[in-house]
Amino acid sequence: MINRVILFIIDSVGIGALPDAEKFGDIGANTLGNISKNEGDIHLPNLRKLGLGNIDNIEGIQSWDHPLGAYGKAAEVSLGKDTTTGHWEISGIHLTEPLKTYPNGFPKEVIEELERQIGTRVIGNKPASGTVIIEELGEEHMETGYPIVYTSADSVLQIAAHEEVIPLERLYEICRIARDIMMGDHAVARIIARPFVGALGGFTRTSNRRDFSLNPPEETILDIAKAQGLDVIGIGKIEDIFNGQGITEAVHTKDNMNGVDETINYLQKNNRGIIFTNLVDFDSKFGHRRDVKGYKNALEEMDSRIPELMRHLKDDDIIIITADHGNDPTFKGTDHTREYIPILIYGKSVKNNVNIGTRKSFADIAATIAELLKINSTGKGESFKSLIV
Ligand SMILES: O=P(O)(O)O[C@H]1O[C@H](CO)[C@@H](O)[C@H]1O
Ligand SMILES: [Mn+2]
Ligand SMILES: [Mn+2]
Repeated sequence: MINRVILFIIDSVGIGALPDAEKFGDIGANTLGNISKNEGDIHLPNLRKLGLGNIDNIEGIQSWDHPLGAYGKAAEVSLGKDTTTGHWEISGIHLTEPLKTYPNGFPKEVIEELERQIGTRVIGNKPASGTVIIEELGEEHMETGYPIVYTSADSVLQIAAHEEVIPLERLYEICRIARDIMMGDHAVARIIARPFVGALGGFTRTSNRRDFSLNPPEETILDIAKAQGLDVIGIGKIEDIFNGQGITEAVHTKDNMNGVDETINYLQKNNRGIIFTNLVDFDSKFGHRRDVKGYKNALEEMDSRIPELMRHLKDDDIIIITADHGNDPTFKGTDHTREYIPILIYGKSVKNNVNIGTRKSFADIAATIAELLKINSTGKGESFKSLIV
């Protein structure tokens, strides 16, 4: 009997382009493989012990002789490569319609309605890197007080403002207004408040970022677990990604190491169900910034905490370490990349050295969790439980 599943997302750690990567402009992307190619061996002994290097056709990571865990990889069915789509699919949803994106900026009627409701103009309105656009438009923003609106390849409308020009509460209010406008035909996955501080030439974003998300369109494994009276604990940005749906308790974190600390904290408590952690720094601090060295160091830093996580697992716990999409820091542009995700499974009851192969959907994870916790599945994905326990 399994008491808890720890679903541990290393945000953006893809392991190679998916067969349909061409549709996304991502042929040749390989987050882990290309970091290793560029930077030399990544020192990940603990993930390797679990079987990371034994995954079919993985590049840049050496195999381990007799891994302690089960291992494999999964393709994404949903037509997207963003965090929301990835996490929703892991939780048992297939999005048949991609979430709305705006590669040429938002339509005039949307911007005009936003300007009307907030009572000022907005500037920007194009896809951009968040750190670049505040350098580009920060001065104009400081002089005029106009919020900076931008997007990316993801389904997002982001609003950047200096904390001393637009107070945080007002920025959040503006985001709520944008959220109301961006429903229906323009239902982007997230409206994101992007506050920053500092002076011209040295602007920095603060941790007061806030996401205003859509509800998942269908029931997820989190909803099903919650309805059965189980605990569903969201650590990091999980609560935002699901707009609180199916979550019984949540804690936000300030960085990767804090995310590991909180996971260990909840492992020591008396709970039953799902502990769902997202470590976002890989994506936001290194992947989008195309910082290859930083990405490698962050991976090694996290790997060094794996033994501690393993030590805190109880006999009836299972940890699933995986990702939500790629974000190859060696690749063109600054966006996510359409990739396979790695899957590593470990626990006292998990068989050693089992290859679960290449799964057709991230939702196989949700189906497996359902079977492990003996709850209904969402009907999407195929369980690999019988292979691993
Ligand atoms: O460049 P920044 O603002 O960090 O944006 C990144 O963060 C957003 C949310 O994950 C995505 O749109 C991505 O492009
Ligand atoms: Mn992500
Ligand atoms: Mn991202």
